[in-house]
Amino acid sequence: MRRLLLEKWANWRIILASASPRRKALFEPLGLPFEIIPACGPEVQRGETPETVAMNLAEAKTQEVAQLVWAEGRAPDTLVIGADTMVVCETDILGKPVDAADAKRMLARLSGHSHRVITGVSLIARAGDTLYKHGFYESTTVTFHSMTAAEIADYVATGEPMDKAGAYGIQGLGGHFIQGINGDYNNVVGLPMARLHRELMEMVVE
Ligand SMILES: Cc1cn([C@H]2C[C@H](O)[C@@H](COP(=O)(O)OP(=O)(O)OP(=O)(O)O)O2)c(=O)[nH]c1=O
Repeated sequence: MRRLLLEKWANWRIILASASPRRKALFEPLGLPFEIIPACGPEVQRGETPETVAMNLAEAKTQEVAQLVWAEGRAPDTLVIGADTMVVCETDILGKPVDAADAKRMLARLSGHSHRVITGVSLIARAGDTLYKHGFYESTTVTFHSMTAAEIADYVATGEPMDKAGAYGIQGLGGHFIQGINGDYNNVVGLPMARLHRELMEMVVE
């Protein structure tokens, strides 16, 4: 299965438009050689629903990096992959906390309830003068145990929540508060690998 993917993308330069160490670690097992060029533009939320907001944010990242790469001049066939992960509690979008108080507020909202984690993914490929764009999202439902204020404060003091959407990391200590999940675990960590693998196999680029 991995060999098929390697054959399909063998002659492409592949760029992961992400500064997230989690996304790098999730992408590596695919076996495709890739570079990292993070997008650094501001994250501006646009869209009618959380799903479209996540996909638009992901596309803004791939567009930024794709333009940078193509401005270098005659580039080989290039695929740029970007993603954005957000926590959606009822209808509110929770991004990364701005400070410890914000992290505590977010965790108090998640405590004892279910929420969705949505990762939007954007793929932009360019071969010669032809551009291919594809976007999708994956949603996973996560249910938290009830947490006391002291537990929340203790967790926030570890620093783990500060660079993560919804102020927790399922892959770290945050996982100890989770009662159950429904959907793709990797999607919560930042990249829905099962779906991405299939989309990369199916993407028409010729
Ligand atoms: C919910 C959750 C999020 N996260 C992380 C994944 C993302 O890195 C981060 C959400 O922020 P994003 O804005 O999606 O990504 P990023 O800024 O970290 O990286 P980049 O834009 O350069 O790709 O939260 C976890 O690591 N574990 C979790 O359980």
